[in-house]
Amino acid sequence: MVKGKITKLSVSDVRFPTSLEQHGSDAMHTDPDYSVAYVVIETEGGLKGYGLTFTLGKGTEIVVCAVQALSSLVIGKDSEEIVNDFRSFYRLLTSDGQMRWLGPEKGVVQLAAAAVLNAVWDLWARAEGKPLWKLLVDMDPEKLISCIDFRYITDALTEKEALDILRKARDGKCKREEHMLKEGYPAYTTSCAWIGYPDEQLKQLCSKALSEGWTRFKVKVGADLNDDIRRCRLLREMIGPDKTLMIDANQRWDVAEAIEWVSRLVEFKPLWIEEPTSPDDILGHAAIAKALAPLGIGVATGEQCHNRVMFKQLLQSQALRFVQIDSCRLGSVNENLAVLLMAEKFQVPVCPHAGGVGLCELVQHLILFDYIAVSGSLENRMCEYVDHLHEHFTNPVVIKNASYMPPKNPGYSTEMKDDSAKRHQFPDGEVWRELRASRRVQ
Ligand SMILES: C[C@H](O)[C@@H](O)CC(=O)C(=O)O
Ligand SMILES: [Mg+2]
Repeated sequence: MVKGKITKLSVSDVRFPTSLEQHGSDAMHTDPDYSVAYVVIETEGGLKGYGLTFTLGKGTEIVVCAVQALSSLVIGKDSEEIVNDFRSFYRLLTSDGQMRWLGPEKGVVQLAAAAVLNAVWDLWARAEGKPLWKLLVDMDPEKLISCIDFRYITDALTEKEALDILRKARDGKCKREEHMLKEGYPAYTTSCAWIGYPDEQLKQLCSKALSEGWTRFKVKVGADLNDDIRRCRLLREMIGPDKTLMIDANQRWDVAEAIEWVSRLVEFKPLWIEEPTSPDDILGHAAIAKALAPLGIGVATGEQCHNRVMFKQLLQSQALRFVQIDSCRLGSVNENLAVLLMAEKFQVPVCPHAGGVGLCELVQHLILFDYIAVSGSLENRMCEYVDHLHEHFTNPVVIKNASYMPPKNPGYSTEMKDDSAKRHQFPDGEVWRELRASRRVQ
């Protein structure tokens, strides 16, 4: 059982110089330095919880500041009381009468809330001696529901409907858990085709991925149509007609432009176009979804969908065919639970976003829970995987046969190696000092 007051909260700015090699690059984020605002909380009994939210380098210090601003709402709180009424604690962090003016429930404050809440979930799972996915799977439906803030979504999903979904999914749960422990959760890879990778690198990474058994691939598009045609052709030829290809534009286009551009890529049979336009444009996504449906291409979005209300509207307006939850963009597990349940109600498959540092580690827990205890289905479902920076975590993801193997250690897989966090601290960690000294960064 988790118990004791939270006595400490520390937060640091940890950055990895991924832009030097164009890892993670896309049409809009051409030089990301995968980074985190990294939170450590501690109870009076000495138990620690680790949390993070993902950023792209510059501005991480602002998220750190927002976490510091939230810390007075956390320090001194009793951890048992928090998890006994997690909904209220979620509200406290996201609806503070003064802080909410900075959001509400969006942007930097929501990222900060996610980092803090992720640390609390990690603490809870550690205290129970279970990996987070198992903590969720074993939890009573009533208790799970008590973690969710239903404000603003009851027109789409009531508490009663959510409870019914969870109760119904009890059937076959044990079998599905066994299945996951044996086979893992199916994944796709984005690591072969970041937009800044030259064709040679793309080819080499794709043939390595094929030899490792990957069958689903995502390519970055949206900067230049001729490049997209060339890169999609290259990948499709390498993977053959039967393997799955997805494309991701990271919000590059206007609505009409998206429809026109994607129509030019139809011969490569992409399963989905991801983030074709502004993440806030719900009706725009709906228009694109409608126009592309006859071509067999679905719309996927979510990595910058900042809260459950946006997901609700995307679902209500049939604007997406794949829900891409993000463990650090939404308000932690609490808000992700709401979205998983809404997706189930609307019968839209969840295919989580994981392109970033730490995102694979976290989101695997949520998708395992989704399969075992909510959707019970693997149809049209897969979780993103990127092959970067796992070595900095104490419990890195384990991939076998292109599937995520369920984590076994207690917690949310959020803890970074001390040495990694220290060396990559921005701006004074050793890695950054050396990069500045050698003039590789300014
Ligand atoms: C900047 C990130 O790497 C982004 O491109 C990730 C992404 O869109 C994805 O993984 O999908
Ligand atoms: Mg994406």
